[in-house]
Amino acid sequence: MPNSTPRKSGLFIGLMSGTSVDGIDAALVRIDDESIQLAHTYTHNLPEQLTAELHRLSLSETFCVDRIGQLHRILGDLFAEASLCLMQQCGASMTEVVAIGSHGQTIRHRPDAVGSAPAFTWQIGDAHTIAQKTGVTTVADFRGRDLAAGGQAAPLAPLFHRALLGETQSGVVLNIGGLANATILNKGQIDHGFDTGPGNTLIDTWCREHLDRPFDTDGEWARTGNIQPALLSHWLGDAYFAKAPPKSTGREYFNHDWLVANSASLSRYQPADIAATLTELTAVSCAQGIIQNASAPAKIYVCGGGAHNAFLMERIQVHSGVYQVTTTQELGINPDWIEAAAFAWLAYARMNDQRFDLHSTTGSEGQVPLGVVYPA
Ligand SMILES: Nc1ncnc2c1ncn2[C@@H]1O[C@H](COP(=O)(O)OP(=O)(O)OP(=O)(O)O)[C@@H](O)[C@H]1O
Ligand SMILES: CC(=O)N[C@H]1[C@@H]2OC[C@@H](O2)[C@@H](O)[C@@H]1O[C@H](C)C(=O)O
Repeated sequence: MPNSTPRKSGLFIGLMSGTSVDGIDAALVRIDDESIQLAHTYTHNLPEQLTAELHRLSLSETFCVDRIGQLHRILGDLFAEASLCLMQQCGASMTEVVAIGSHGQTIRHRPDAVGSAPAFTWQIGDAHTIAQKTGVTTVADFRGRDLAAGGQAAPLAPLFHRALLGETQSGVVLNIGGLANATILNKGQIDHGFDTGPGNTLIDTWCREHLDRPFDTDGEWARTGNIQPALLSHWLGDAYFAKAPPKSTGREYFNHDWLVANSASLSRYQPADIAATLTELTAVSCAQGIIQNASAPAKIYVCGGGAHNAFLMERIQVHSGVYQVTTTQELGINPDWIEAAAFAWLAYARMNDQRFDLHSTTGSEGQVPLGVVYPA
């Protein structure tokens, strides 16, 4: 007998707070089996102190369990507020929204077991609180099951990138957030989806330290510097770049300590030269990661905050040769909203009991359901 249960489609909210911890992105997305349309967007600012604390939390070896518990609840409240503000702004009621997909805030990502210590990944932001405060069914904890099935638990957005490009198309989607990840699509199949390495995080760290600014606006500072070839090749010698996919990483690896530990003496260089060389590191590692893993040249659709860095985009094009570099705007979705929209779409998939084969992305085995449902 054919399954007559109607698919759950309509309005979904995606919530994303990424590794840059620059605010909660909330996207209202209309989704059905034929189309994905971004209906409304809203960014909920995080108090500066909280951003600083979350940055520290994601790096610190020791942190008070009580405080992690409190931050879990504080973020749950903020994610709920972000959803409520979004709904209020566009006049959507809680009964119209099918579900919220909340990624949470990653505070640690250790996707590889070390000896007898198991792999783990940890996102906080209490989904019970989100469901309770919004009255909307919430899907969260998207990564845990993939890890349990032997996968890296990241990246997950490649599934959404495939849905965006369509069943038959080829192309590469390159997300440049704090970290960067690439999805290589070959006639509708995901050939590979993996983290290429640092996106903006090292550039941001350097900017905060030397300009007291959160990022290098449009790459203007880096453009004034000179790329230092010896330093660049030293950085590119890191084993992560040579590793074959599946692979994923985080700010617990590519951070200020990495920069210092991997550079004989940064004080030998002008700060602007380091900014230029860090931008080049992101550009080269993204381009090489793609070229080494793609079976044929294709268009590269960039998304994430890095798409605003004009200097970085130029350098990616230089290193990508015949691959034409553009943004996901060409696919009809603003590059700033791809990740939040991805979690709306993953909530849609979960609400319709979809499972995924993520073998070519995270390396997990079997058909994996992504996300846990917290009923309204
Ligand atoms: N105009 C701009 N010029 C240069 N860089 C920019 C600009 N706007 C945003 N960015 C960069 O984009 C970053 C934010 O990107 P995004 O919001 O995609 O990151 P994220 O979602 O936190 O990261 P991730 O994808 O790793 O989880 C900022 O920290 C900054 O480095
Ligand atoms: C563990 C974690 O939060 N990883 C993020 C991070 O930010 C970019 C990159 O590293 C990617 O692997 C992932 O996010 C996106 C949304 C993903 O899973 O596809």
